[in-house]
Amino acid sequence: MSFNACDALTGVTLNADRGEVLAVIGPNGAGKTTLISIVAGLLAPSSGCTRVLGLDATGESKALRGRIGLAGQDIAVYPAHTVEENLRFFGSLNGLRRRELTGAVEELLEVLQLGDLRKKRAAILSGGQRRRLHVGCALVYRPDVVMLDEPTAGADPETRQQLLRIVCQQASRGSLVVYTTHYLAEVEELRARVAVLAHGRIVAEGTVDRLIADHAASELALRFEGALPTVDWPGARVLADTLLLPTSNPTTDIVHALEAVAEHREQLCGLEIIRADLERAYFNIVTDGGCS
Ligand SMILES: Nc1ncnc2c1ncn2[C@@H]1O[C@H](COP(=O)(O)OP(=O)(O)OP(=O)(O)O)[C@@H](O)[C@H]1O
Repeated sequence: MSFNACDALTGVTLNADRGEVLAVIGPNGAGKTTLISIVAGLLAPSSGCTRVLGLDATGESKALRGRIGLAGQDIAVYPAHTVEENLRFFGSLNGLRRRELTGAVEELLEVLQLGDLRKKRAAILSGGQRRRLHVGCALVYRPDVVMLDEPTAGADPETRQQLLRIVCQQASRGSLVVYTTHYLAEVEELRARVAVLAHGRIVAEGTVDRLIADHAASELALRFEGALPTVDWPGARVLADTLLLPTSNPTTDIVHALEAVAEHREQLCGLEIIRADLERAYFNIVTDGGCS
């Protein structure tokens, strides 16, 4: 995908199935929103094709209407309409009628904890409340594919938990959820399959566990008072007053680490296991281009 001869996405191939959460992560400008916009049929790729539910996302976008729910990065609700009117509008626009529409709206008002605000105009909602409504408008017609571009940006911890619960619920009902975020703890919590984008390319893909196993090591952090000992330990590094020792088996290696610094035991004032996590793997992936 090119904008004014600059490539925003190059050679991206991604497959995802209904019932799963695919988290697309990557630095600012990596191409996440561009990718989502192409899948949603809002942008036509300069070359290649995108098939969604067996249909061409660009050429057959009309047939896909109502089957794809998109909550983009910018909040798009009608400020002069109430919370309930917004949900009803997006539901009916995408084919829901009467009982089905009422059922879907009531369910979302409850799940999104917007019930008490149903008669309030969207204009007077707080930022987090408005974001919940924005996500609700993409879900109300129960689409098969749900795309959420940074749905938790600016949300408080409670709102974030609600939104994560909804994402899991959508996937368990059989929708494919494509989710972008800069909060990697959310991706771990969702146990999502992950695609890491950098400079418009997929540089890593897999489950959270796979990415951590392939791209991050746990470390033993040994903090000293005074001079740090020199140890014979592959990949050992120093950070201020702390010696960091990579390990694939922290509980066993603690014993070896203590043996390695035995002569400096008196100066040892702290020992901590820093577990490998997605954030660590992510940094390694985006700084070395995905090579483990
Ligand atoms: N309409 C456009 N015209 C020109 N360039 C664009 C346009 N939309 C996006 N780009 C460029 O494409 C690249 C990818 O942008 P995109 O918004 O997809 O990134 P992103 O990964 O979603 O970033 P962020 O995390 O900051 O939201 C950027 O370099 C951006 O400047």
